Amino acid sequence: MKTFPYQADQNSLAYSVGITLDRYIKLKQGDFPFASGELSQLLRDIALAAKIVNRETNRAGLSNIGGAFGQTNVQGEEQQKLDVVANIRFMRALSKGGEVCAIVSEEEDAVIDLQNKSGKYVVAIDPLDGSSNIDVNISIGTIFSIYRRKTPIGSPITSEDIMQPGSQQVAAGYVLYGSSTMLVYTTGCGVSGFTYEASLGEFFLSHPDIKAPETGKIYSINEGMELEWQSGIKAYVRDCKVKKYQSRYIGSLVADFHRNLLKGGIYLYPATFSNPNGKLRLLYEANALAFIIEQAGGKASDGESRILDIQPKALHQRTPLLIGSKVMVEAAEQFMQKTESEIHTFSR
Ligand SMILES: O=P(O)(O)OC[C@H]1O[C@](O)(COP(=O)(O)O)[C@@H](O)[C@@H]1O
Ligand SMILES: [Mg+2]
Ligand SMILES: [Mg+2]
Repeated sequence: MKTFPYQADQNSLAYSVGITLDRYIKLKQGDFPFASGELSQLLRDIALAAKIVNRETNRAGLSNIGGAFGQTNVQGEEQQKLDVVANIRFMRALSKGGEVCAIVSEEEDAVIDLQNKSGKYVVAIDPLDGSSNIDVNISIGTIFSIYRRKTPIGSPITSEDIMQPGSQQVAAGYVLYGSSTMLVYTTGCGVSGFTYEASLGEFFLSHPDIKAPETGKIYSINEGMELEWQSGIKAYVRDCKVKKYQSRYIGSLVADFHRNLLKGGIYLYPATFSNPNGKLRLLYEANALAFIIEQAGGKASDGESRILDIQPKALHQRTPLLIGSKVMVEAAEQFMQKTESEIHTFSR
């Protein structure tokens, strides 16, 4: 009697393309002997909200949720209606799910304390990433970081629970609403990607155990800011051009990151004279992607320090970000550490 190949080995089942996200989460829970299922449930809650936001993004042009919301967020940025819709959808899923005690969101000035006496986890989230691309049908995303609270369950939330360095993340991921919708995440045991099959309402494993190529030929940076870059960044980008690397910049962090994760490349959003700390936010943009890229064998820094080692001091603090293939990020760091005169000698 022939047996179906996959039955043979439970462990390989987890990596067989086509397995559903729910089943994969259940199987991977086995990797954590003390797991009690709360984190698994939280990941499922996030996936559910992602399906709803996916539906909203797909029909943004048809419904009246395109365009500006008419308010600015704590960053002083004009909120898009979809920023607000996505924020509400994730807030609802995270609070109803019951596993979360506090949320940090790009769209909320302060920490959302869910007053949940049994909630073990803190979530930092960028509900809608790439807002400038919403109305022009270009890929956008969601970014999330998950931490275990530090103070005893049921006690008041303190800054100790919120201001944790990225190295304390227990899970992180992003959703990419693009030509296909994908969810990519890590719990510290590698990175896997799932593609959404809307007709079945399921995410299926499509990219098991993603590894970032050691190096690549793609660099992603907003060249419109060149006049504001420090000389090390100018020299690095010039070196990329000398080496005939491809310039690719979508303007949605999740989409630029995802491409470079799969193909090899570097994304840079450096400090500029007008934004001395760069533009991207440490708690709900940089930390999550840094955890993923390191789990995939790549690197993330602010040009000097490892992103995951940065101790947060403010909810919406920004950080310069160099992220992607290890060899390329190290090369960019070396250019940033070169002195003006060294750069002058180099670029002659
Ligand atoms: O327009 P710029 O300055 O190049 O900035 C683009 C960057 O800003 C962002 O849109 C910031 O994220 P939000 O859209 O979540 O605010 C990133 O996705 C993107 O990489
Ligand atoms: Mg963002
Ligand atoms: Mg955003």
